[in-house]
Amino acid sequence: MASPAPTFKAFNIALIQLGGVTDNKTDNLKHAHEMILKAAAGEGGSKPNVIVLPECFNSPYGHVHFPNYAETIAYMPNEQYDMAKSQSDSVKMLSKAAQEAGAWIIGGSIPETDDGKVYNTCTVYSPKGDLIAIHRKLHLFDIDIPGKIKFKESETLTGGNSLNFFDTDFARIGLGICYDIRFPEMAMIAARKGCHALIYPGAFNMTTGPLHWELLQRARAVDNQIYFATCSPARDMSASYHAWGHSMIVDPMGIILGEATEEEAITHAHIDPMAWHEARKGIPVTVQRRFDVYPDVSVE
Ligand SMILES: NC(=O)CCC(=O)C(=O)O
Repeated sequence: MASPAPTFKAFNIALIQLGGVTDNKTDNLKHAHEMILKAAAGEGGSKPNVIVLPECFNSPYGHVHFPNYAETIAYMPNEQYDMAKSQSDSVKMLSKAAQEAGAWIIGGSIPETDDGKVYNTCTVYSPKGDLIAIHRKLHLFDIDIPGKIKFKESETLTGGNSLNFFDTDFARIGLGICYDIRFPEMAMIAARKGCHALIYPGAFNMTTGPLHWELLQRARAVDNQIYFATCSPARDMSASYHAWGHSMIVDPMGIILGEATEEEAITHAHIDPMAWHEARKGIPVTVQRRFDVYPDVSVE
């Protein structure tokens, strides 16, 4: 059983659609750090409580790159993470940036190595800089649409094996990464465990992006009457993978509160608990489910 969720209070979010990711990790971390501080200063919006980075923000996106860029994080759930002993440059940068920003950071994702395996991992930091949660992408992006796109993360990556959320003093936030959005059970379980918002760093492509990126987010938001946000890299036509961009935040009625184009941008939005309460009061599906006919997939 999940512990009771915190009371949902208003908060501000900033999605950093990061551009200029190169094959130089040091440069990528420096640029991400600068952009976090820009977002934290409220550039283009309000000062955020939560700052989000894209999937694979410290390395080019591609299965051949993941093992070369992978870092050891050594996070143990339910144990205090010792930042002084961290071997991960990305984790150390994000921890420092969270303290400087005075905000929660959902650190997109980075390739992580553990026990000879490589994962696509999202790390989360409190405003004090503590690493308080991770999510390893559960569903690997293995697709083959002839003539359009073929991608096989499982060539080098292993899928995670847990569903993950974390509590702040204003909301319970669930985590996923990109392709995870296609598996509605994951979002459904998170929502029924009390998540008010789901945040998925992601990098859809030029074939499925125009068709499914917005559709899936709005569907997950409306199905579960929650806020749903994604954060993509900016599109770089000189890279081997062309990200769709369009980082987005959707409210529980499916209304898009903010959306980037394909360029580098910081998208701000205000998350209002009233919209969450009103959606659930007006369309009371959360109390109309027929668990006498079909099972509640969120029950452990
Ligand atoms: N990085 C990803 O998981 C991409 C997922 C994607 O593009 C899709 O269509 O799904």
